[in-house]
Parts: sequence; C-alpha cells; structure tokens
Amino acid sequence: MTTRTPLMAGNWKMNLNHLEAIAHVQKLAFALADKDYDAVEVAVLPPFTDLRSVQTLVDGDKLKIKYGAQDVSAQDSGAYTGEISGPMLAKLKCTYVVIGHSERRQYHNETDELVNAKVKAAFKHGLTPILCIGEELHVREAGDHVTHTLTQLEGGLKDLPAEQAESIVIAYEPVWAIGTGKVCGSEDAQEVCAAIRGKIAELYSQDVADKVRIQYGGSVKSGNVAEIMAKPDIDGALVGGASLDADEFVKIVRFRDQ
Ligand SMILES: O=C(CO)COP(=O)(O)O
Repeated sequence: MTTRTPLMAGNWKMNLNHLEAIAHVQKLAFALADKDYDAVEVAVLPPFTDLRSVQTLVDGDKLKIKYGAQDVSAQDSGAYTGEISGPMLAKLKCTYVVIGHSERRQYHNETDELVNAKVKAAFKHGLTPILCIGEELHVREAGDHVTHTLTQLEGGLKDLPAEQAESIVIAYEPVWAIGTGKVCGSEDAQEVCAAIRGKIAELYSQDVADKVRIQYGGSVKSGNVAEIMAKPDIDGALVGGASLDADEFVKIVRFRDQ
C-alpha cells in the first residue's frame, strides 16, 4: 500500500503584503516542530509579491515549510504583460503552484485547455502543480458533480505523461463551499475524491493513482479538518481563509490532535 504524506497548504489568495508575509511565516515556523513536519507537509501559497521575502526567510532560517505561487503563465517569457513565468517561480525555488483555481476560472475565464497548458508549463520548470477542480452549486444540485469534476480533471491532465501525473496534487474544491462557511460533508467530499482517484487509475494505472495526493478545499477549519482527513481518498487540505490565522492553520496542520 502506498502511504501518501498529507499536504496542508495555505492559499492566502490576495491577502498579506510581503512584510505581513514574513511575520506570518515566522509565526508558523515558531509554532511548528519537527514532529509536525514528520507527519505532514506544510506549504504556504502567498501572492507573487511576497515570494522573494518568503524565500529569503525559508532559506535563511532553514525552515522546513514549503511555498509556492497561486498561478503561473503557460508561456516561458515574452510580451505577456502582467504574467509570471515558470522559470521565474523556479528561480524563487517554489515547490508548488496552484493551477486552475475556481477564482481564476471564474474571474479570468480560464478554460481546461489553458489550465492544461499551465500544468505542462509547471512541470517543464520543476514545479509541482496543485490542480484545482470542482463544481458550482447548480451542478451539484443537478447531481452532475462527479461528471463535471472528472471532465475538468481529464482536461487538466490531457497528454501528461505518467511520470509527471504521479507527482501532481489534485485539489477538489466544490465552488459552493469556498469562502462560504458551507463545508462539503466528508462523505460527499470522499465520494468525489474517490472518483478522482478512480479516473486517474483509468487514465494511467492504479500505481499512479495510489501516488497522487488529493486535497479537499472549501471552508476547512480546525473544527472540521479531522473528519475530512479521516476519509481514505483525502490526503490534505487547501485552506483559504483559515490559513490567514497562524494559530488556526497550525491547528489544521495538527489535525490528528483535533
Ligand atoms: O479556495 C480555497 C482554497 O484554495 C478555499 O477557501 P476557503 O478555505 O476560504 O473556503
């Protein structure tokens, strides 16, 4: 049986400037101990403007916390005003990059095709994508949440070789549970996460599917994380609002104590 190390990642979204980022990561570093890092991989996903400061802190203090970006361009360089490239993030030693978050799909019209190009760009430059998929409320109400989410999964993974697919992180984030306080029931989250793993097994192999980490995201807090993490196909959480409170995020990392 493959053992997957849980990944707890804080998606700060458009919050915390670079000075606040330093203070926040220092708080996390002070609170987290080796035993936490032995049990769980911990990552922060700050805005682009914070990454250099976070890198300097992590390098300088030899912190075990990982970090990454919230998006990446599908292009390597050139006349793409406002975009940030994979080589730039690699130079900042980012481990992860969030791709296809529902807020980018919704407000920036990102399609599965673009998301797929960004996933490939991430791997090309040694970054691990956290590929976000999940349905809107009307899709769940129509009972189409599994089909919808698996279509996004297939679109995001299109033509990706197994060697890359096995190290990707998938974040199942039902859009209606993001920032709303409405957490998806753990059984409902497990249903979709199991379907995601099943689809990866079908597209690649059971071995690849067993290696891929699948996170749940949407109103995760210290009070509900343990129940979510108890599900067999959920290997971590992508935490928005609650990751902005260092004490709360540390409690989420220590989900086994909750
Ligand atoms: O979108 C999310 C993480 O990427 C979830 O956000 P919340 O935890 O604020 O609901």
